[in-house]
Amino acid sequence: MVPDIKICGLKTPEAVDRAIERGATYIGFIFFEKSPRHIEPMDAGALADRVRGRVKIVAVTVDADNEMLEEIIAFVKPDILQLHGHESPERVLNIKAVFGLPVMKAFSIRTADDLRKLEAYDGLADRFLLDAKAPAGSELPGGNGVSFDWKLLTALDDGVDYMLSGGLNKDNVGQALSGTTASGIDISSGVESAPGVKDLQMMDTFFDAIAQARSAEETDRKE
Ligand SMILES: O=C(O)c1ccccc1N[C@@H]1O[C@H](COP(=O)(O)O)[C@@H](O)[C@H]1O
Repeated sequence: MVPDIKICGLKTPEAVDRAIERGATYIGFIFFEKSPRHIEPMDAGALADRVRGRVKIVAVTVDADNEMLEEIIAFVKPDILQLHGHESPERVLNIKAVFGLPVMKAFSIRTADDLRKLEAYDGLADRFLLDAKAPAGSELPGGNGVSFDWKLLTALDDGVDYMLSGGLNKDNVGQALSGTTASGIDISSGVESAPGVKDLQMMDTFFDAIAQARSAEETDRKE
């Protein structure tokens, strides 16, 4: 299966274009003021309008209220909402009912117990996103460039569909693709030269690493 590739935290037309040219199937905009990747809904809407229909557009929010979601949705018209906070199963249901958009619920993973939290959202969230728990002192629930122990994922039931994020980069994406059952991968700080600054060369190198991993997988399959 070819996994989805999401490049998150985009803020410029150049970075959006390069992500799509190189094969991103999802792009994410961050609406969280404490993040160096925060973008105003109107600016994200302009970027989204340039590429709408060519890629799935994800609005990333953290415990946003309905007023904020309304504003983001009005400007950006996202294909999917990524809920990266402590949204309860009831809140996920409520957001889906009010806004009629698919929801990707993010979970912070450090231990096997953290994976049990997914159960309460089964059948409610349209997709799961598994990210590492934020390091102590970080104000960001995501975008910290840290990974969790992917070996924990072997405890997940076979049918659980998830996108993998947290600390992905050119050096570990091959292992993420071959060593997990993730149906998608999601990267933000691993293609940045400074917090919030996407680096086109690093994006190229990341996509090259994916291509290399896929070609190695294809060779293995034929042998
Ligand atoms: O990137 C952020 O600043 C951010 C802020 C608030 C919520 C989520 C955020 N990013 C998400 O974090 C992961 C991966 O980040 P990284 O590759 O480890 O830097 C990704 O899902 C982003 O959507």
